[in-house]
Amino acid sequence: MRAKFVVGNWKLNGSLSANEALLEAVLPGVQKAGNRQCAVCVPAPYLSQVKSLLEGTALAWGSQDVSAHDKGAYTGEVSGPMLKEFGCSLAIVGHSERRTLFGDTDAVVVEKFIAARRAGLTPIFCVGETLAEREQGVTEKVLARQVDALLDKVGAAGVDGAIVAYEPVWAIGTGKTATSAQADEAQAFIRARVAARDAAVAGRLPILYGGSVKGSNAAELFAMPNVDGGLVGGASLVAEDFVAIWRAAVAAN
Ligand SMILES: O=C(CO)COP(=O)(O)O
Repeated sequence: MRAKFVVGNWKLNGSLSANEALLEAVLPGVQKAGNRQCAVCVPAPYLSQVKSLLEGTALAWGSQDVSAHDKGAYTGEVSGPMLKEFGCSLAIVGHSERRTLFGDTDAVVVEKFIAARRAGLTPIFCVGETLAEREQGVTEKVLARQVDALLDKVGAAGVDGAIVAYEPVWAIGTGKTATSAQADEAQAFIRARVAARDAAVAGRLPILYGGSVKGSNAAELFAMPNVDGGLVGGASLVAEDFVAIWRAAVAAN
């Protein structure tokens, strides 16, 4: 059975005191359960704090982005080897906020994916359509373009061991969750796209859903055959909500 992941994406939120209070409240609710994994992706300045609070616990941690470059004259960037030094196991790449607000193109996202793997991090490769694209009926075309950009560069073997997250942009931070059927349909499409290159890799690829995941809808989403967990924004900042989502992942299949 595929591993289920619940990954919190704190985005640009937190403070030393708020992080400590949040993690102290979350930790007792997160026990290891089979091959499921729970993690938080935090702003880079807090990695040192998070490492000291989470080392030896059941909660893993990661970054929200990674530079395509390992070192050099790239002001403001944070590299994979640096993230690794702070104990990160995961790195989100291609989040829609990076794509739309900071100009990360398909090609840049693929370079970041490759950099994450080079550093020994598990990339969480985000894809998803905007509301306009869904309304125009081009959701699958957009997903195919985003997924193929990666597969064309790294091949199916290159995504083996990575994680994909389907995050419809219209469901992020809006309170509008994709229905479990909409999520499953899109995620089945992504899996088929990978299966066209390598069915075995596609079969073991965790594909998470992101976009207004809450304690109240997680169980229904996670029951879908192609939804292998959640990438959680707002609800990851509220301990009881995040723990409820984790419990739903532990209870699923
Ligand atoms: O973007 C997301 C996670 O990466 C989803 O954010 P929300 O859960 O706040 O909708």
